Amino acid sequence: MNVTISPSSVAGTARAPPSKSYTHRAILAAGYADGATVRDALWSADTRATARAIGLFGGDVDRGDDGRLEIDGFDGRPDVPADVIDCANSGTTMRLVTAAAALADGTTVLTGDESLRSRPQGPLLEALSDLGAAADSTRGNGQAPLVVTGPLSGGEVSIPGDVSSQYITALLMAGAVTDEGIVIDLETELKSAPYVDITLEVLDDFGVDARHTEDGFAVDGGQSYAPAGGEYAVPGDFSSISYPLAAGAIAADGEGIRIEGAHPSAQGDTAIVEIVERMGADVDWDRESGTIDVAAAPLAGIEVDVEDTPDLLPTIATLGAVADGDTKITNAEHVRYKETDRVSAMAEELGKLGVETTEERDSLTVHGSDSRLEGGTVSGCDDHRIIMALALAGLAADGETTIEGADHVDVSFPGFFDLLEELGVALERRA
Ligand SMILES: O=C(O)C1=C[C@@H](OP(=O)(O)O)[C@@H](O)[C@H](O)C1
Ligand SMILES: C=C(OP(=O)(O)O)C(=O)O
Repeated sequence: MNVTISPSSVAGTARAPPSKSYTHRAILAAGYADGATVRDALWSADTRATARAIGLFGGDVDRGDDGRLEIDGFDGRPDVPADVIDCANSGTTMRLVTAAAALADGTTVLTGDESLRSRPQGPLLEALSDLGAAADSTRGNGQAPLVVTGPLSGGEVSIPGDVSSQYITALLMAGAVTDEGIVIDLETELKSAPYVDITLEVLDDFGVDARHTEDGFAVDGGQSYAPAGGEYAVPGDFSSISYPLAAGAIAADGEGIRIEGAHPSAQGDTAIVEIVERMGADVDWDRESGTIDVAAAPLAGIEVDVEDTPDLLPTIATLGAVADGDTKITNAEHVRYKETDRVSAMAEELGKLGVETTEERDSLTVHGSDSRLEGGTVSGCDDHRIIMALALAGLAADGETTIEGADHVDVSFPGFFDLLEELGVALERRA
């Protein structure tokens, strides 16, 4: 699908979609448990991939009309899957499910789409091998397809922290049901650290104890997963909230827009509220009611460190394109290991719209003042966040912006274009 956006102003109310990160963890935690009900879950291409894995491990995920997931767990160690696990486009699924598969007494094969088959899995494979399983890349390049043979016994392992925090999440979640537990020593500084905090929070909510240590993290073995009251509720997603929030900052009419479902949680991406405010937008976040009101204002470039918040880079780059002055996004090397290399992708696609950027290995500077945001045709790069960020640019461009391959929003925000239309954006979809 191609989507053409006409320059538009926005008004009205947007409901935040449920958090993708919490949903993945809650589905898997319910799988490790005897089962659970997960309320307000995100049902997107990525979370469906995790749900499919639960089915192949001997559990079941049933989605009711009200969006609740009724999950039968595999209760501890998973069965050996009767088929290959297809993680589609989802890095979180591949990392978390690979460690779960290593608990099974047999062999599991995992694969994914072309993008996922190019992302780094080597450090996780090495860690699982050090902890008693056999874990390999079929091509010997540290990328999927992966072949994992358990069972994983546990122990102490060291792993880099600057490639993906999902390795840590994967080991902590699986470690709780090993015999020995897992002690993780970080070889390099942890990036995307708030995602491990989300994991610790979900583990705690499922009655599992895991902790920070001086050198990293640790989880004791022999634990059981069980959420209090058998139910778990997923909070709103602040990476997804970044798009309507930025849309409001860029293009809200006089009244501004309101975002609902924005309660505080462990998500590092709540930083987007302060970033948009620092750029000059008029933002009011009522944490109690979970509402954010945003009104547009002339934006000014700022410096933003995305060490903790890699998924915000595309949104911030677009904000920088409409702002006056330079927006420098630093500490961004790990943003290159996502569905696509998002540092290069944003530089290249914004460039097609007349935006000047300077790219370095770990930073992207967007020269707002030197840019004249024009309409044009851009590639969505088969990456949900690039597509949504480019759609924001289309609101303020001088002319129509066509985004090719826009279907991928289904990965994290299936109703994204419907929401833009509800907010008053003039857009056209073509098959
Ligand atoms: O654990 C998670 O839910 C995620 C962790 C982050 O990845 P990295 O830890 O690989 O940076 C983030 O980019 C991704 O969208 C979701
Ligand atoms: C990088 C992302 O997710 P994942 O790593 O799960 O593919 C994302 O949602 O931006």
